[in-house]
Amino acid sequence: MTGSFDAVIVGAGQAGPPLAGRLTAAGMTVALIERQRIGGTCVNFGCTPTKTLVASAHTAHVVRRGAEFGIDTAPPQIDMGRVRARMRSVVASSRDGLEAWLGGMESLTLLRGKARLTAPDTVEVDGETLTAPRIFLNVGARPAQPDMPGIKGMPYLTSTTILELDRVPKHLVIVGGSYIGLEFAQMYRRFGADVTVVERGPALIPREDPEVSQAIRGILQAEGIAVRLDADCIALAPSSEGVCVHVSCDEGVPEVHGTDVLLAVGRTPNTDDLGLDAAGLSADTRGFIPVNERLETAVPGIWALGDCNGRGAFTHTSWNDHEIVAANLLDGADRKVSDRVPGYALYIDPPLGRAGLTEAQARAAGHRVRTASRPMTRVGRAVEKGETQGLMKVVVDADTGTILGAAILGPGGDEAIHGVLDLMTAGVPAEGLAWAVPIHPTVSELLPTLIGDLI
Ligand SMILES: Cc1cc2nc3c(=O)[nH]c(=O)nc-3n(C[C@H](O)[C@H](O)[C@H](O)COP(=O)(O)OP(=O)(O)OC[C@H]3O[C@@H](n4cnc5c(N)ncnc54)[C@H](O)[C@@H]3O)c2cc1C
Ligand SMILES: NC(=O)c1ccc[n+]([C@@H]2O[C@H](COP(=O)([O-])OP(=O)(O)OC[C@H]3O[C@@H](n4cnc5c(N)ncnc54)[C@H](O)[C@@H]3O)[C@@H](O)[C@H]2O)c1
Repeated sequence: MTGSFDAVIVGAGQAGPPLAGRLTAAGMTVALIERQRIGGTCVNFGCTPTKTLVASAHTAHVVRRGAEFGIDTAPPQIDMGRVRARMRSVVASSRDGLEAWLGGMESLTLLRGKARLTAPDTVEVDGETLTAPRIFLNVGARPAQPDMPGIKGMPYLTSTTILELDRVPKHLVIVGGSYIGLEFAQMYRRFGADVTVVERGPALIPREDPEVSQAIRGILQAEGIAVRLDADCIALAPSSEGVCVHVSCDEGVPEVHGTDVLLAVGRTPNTDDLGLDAAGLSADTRGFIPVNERLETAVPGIWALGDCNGRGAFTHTSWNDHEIVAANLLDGADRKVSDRVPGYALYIDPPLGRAGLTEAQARAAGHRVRTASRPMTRVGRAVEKGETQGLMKVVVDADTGTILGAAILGPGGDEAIHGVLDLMTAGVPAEGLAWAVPIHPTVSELLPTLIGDLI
């Protein structure tokens, strides 16, 4: 069968479905192809399932801490079967909602199968040939499987397969101390596992400023999570317990024995089997499809959106990619990737909310910076809640007064950071906060105070 459309979209993750919505609403015929599950990583294997698990783990933690607040409770009993059932139900309802939305789009053809480019305007899906003058690649990424010694034949977990567990590992060893590694580390510790995080770099979540990553390490260690940094020459081997992870660190024994190992060492773009060369495209050395500021590839009529273009690795950046492309194509706009202010959160508890540049990034970019910070022990709301770990920090350009970035590691940090993110997006300089009247008692109320120290 052959079909001709105004647009073909490969991948129904975060950018594909809303782009299909914009294009069909503009009167185009669109084919959307998905080889696995509608909603892609975030809905099925990423944000949604992990944040439901984080919520269960948080509940266990609160129950354990009951006595501190004058509430006597029994130690929590973790029923991973029910924890997983709750996760599955939230995921299914999110995916169902998305499928219903797509089902209601007139002039959308949804195809299930694996797509492959065969020419700059042609895609093949399980023997069907689709042509279109516009092709949008939203193929996402999958857990990286590093070529580490001993990995062949060793059973290991990934961020996807760990979601299927209905048991709590006795000792979970996590290789990789960044977003995925740390969110699972704290969650499984709270479910009752012994947890060791093995990170190759000199710090956890190494992109952050040192005081932020040190505070995160402190939070995790205080809950009994073991952390091994500077772990060189990581290798896996079977052991009587289950798995032995060889680590060669400056400190500590050279191997860690666990019952299970989770590899959380980044993600690989799904571009290797996409037929890029047949369309005249090639991926870069890390597998990303190179794009310009408007997310156009080197081949006219082909765009790459979301995790596969290497310009973002979050749900909101993938979603924003569709907004950029749709605005430029349909609204006559000239929107660019560089217009967006980077923001993200790390969902440990308390969460880290981040906006813009770290201090190190700001200095590296040539800014003369001023910074102000305050530990959560000096934030009233955090003290009242008994959640005084962490800190907040803002980075301002000393010459222009522009807010360059901020970090809020503390209660509600993922929400409170939007106060800064929104100001930065609106282009309001730091002094714009001078007369703000923040609500008391909140974590956010300290932002004007911090910024006041700098203007
Ligand atoms: C454990 C985990 C937790 C995360 N938590 C967060 C979070 O809290 N917040 C956040 O912002 N981000 C989070 N992320 C990242 C987020 O999930 C991704 O950035 C986001 O899903 C990227 O969206 P995308 O549309 O680019 O790709 P995807 O969501 O991966 O969608 C791509 C789709 O394309 C399909 N596809 C690929 N190749 C083909 C082909 N040849 N033919 C047909 N279909 C194809 C895939 O099956 C997939 O459905 C998390 C990721 C993980 C793994
Ligand atoms: N809260 C969120 O928004 C969220 C949550 C989970 C995942 N994600 C997304 O998923 C993506 C993948 O996350 P991730 O944590 O797997 O990757 P990452 O790229 O953020 O970090 C990988 C970590 O593994 C370490 N590492 C790499 N190879 C190693 C090795 N051989 N041994 C030991 N350590 C090694 C790196 O130094 C790094 O710290 C991220 O880009 C992130 O955007 C986001």
